Amino acid sequence: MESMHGAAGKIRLAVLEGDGTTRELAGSIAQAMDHPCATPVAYHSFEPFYAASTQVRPDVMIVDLETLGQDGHLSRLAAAQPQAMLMAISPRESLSRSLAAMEAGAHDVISLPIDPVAVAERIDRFLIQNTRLPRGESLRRQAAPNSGEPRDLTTTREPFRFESFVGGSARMRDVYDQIRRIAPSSAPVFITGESGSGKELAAAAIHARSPRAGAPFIAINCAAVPGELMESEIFGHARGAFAGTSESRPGAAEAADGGTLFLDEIGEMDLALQSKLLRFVQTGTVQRAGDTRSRPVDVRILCATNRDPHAEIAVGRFREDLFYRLHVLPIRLPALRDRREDILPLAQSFLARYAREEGRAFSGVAPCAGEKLLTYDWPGNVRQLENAVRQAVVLHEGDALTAQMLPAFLLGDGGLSHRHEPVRGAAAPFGARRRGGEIEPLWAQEKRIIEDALDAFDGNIAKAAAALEISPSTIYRKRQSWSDRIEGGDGGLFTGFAG
Ligand SMILES: Nc1ncnc2c1ncn2[C@@H]1O[C@H](COP(=O)(O)OP(=O)(O)OP(=O)(O)O)[C@@H](O)[C@H]1O
Repeated sequence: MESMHGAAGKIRLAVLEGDGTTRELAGSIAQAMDHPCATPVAYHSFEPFYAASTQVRPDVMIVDLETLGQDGHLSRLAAAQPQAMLMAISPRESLSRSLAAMEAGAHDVISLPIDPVAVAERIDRFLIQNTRLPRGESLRRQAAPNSGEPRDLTTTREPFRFESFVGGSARMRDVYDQIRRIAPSSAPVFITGESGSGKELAAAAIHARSPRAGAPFIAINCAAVPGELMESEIFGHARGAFAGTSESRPGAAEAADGGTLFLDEIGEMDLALQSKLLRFVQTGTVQRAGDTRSRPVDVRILCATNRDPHAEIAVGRFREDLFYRLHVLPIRLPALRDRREDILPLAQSFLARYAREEGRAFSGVAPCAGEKLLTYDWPGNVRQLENAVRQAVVLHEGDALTAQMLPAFLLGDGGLSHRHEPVRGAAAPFGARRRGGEIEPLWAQEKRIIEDALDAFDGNIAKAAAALEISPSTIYRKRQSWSDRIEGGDGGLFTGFAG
């Protein structure tokens, strides 16, 4: 493996500056980076930059597309310096230009004006997230599992990564390509996919790759907060708008000004609030609850749902006019069972992460465990896989993750019969369980099922409700009724639950 680091392990940065960029750009970026940088080299024309790069073998190249001139120069640079992260500077935000630069080999495209701190953050993130291998070698290693090479499941192989995603299946590479393409635009993005398939990661990746990366990314889960509070969460409220509000407060839309607002579980938003959101999307202004003043904000809206939006429109739960305003750039996250080649790289990466966090020695997945993971259907997708690996790491010790360490739901009949299992995660089977010879009452069975679902989603009510195909308010109501039943109804809401 070729080292990407220069002398004394410092990052070598080479910049081809342009008219719109300042002379001090290279130095400012180097200073703002977390990774230690050698003194950067900066040029103002292509040929000397190209010649110097051949000598220096930079780790990061930032090139101004105008100064670069001919189209072929970018691909020439990419081919000559496969070890380097290649970032292109475009004079203005342009989707087609960004696409062309990516196709020529750029890893990232930024537009003027340049914020050296934001650029430094993107380089640091890239250096952390990428395999640090030369491009050609990285691709060869990714291809290896399908190329006839014997699979050694217990060996840690560097997985393919894109932003926070792990997994190099063809279906996910299509998703990464779509993210790269749509990130530079300001148009709304509508992300669909089953629960746990990575919709929020996709939203974060779009923001991180967009020209808004230096501004806030605000995520709101539309199912997590009761309807009447959601308006104030998103749009804020004026002083005295509700009982007990002594201060005026901005909402998420204002907090995201200049950046990105991610509305997760948009299908859960009530119709009155959908009208207000439509007005916001149409006018680009927000009106805090109880306020008469409209305030202009510049946010890019991303939203996600695990429901079928067309079915929601058909039954009148989702406004069609709002849908078409938001559904400008669609992305669909594939279910994990439709990209099984990602299962082991994901499991390896979760194993490494949780072994580190828990101080365990695990270094790989044994073939017996790999077999179980590969043949299960993963109705809860990557989240369920993550939880299964995490549970095994917390409860066991060893060098390799073996089948015996896996949660019980994986050890049954190979798992393929678990297709459409309604509860995600290590849920207990359904059925009228006996307790001391008696049939368990319905409320207690319901409680167990809902608690299993909450466990599987780390206490997240919205996600557990989506998996159970009930509304979050049903869970709130049921919990109230159990606490009334168990504690004689002291009025204390939701005790003993996270989220
Ligand atoms: N490809 C991936 N690589 C690494 N981690 C992933 C990947 N996909 C999902 N995850 C992880 O799985 C969990 C669920 O992902 P995420 O929250 O993005 O899913 P989601 O589709 O938004 O789920 P929901 O619809 O329930 O909100 C998170 O912990 C996330 O980090």
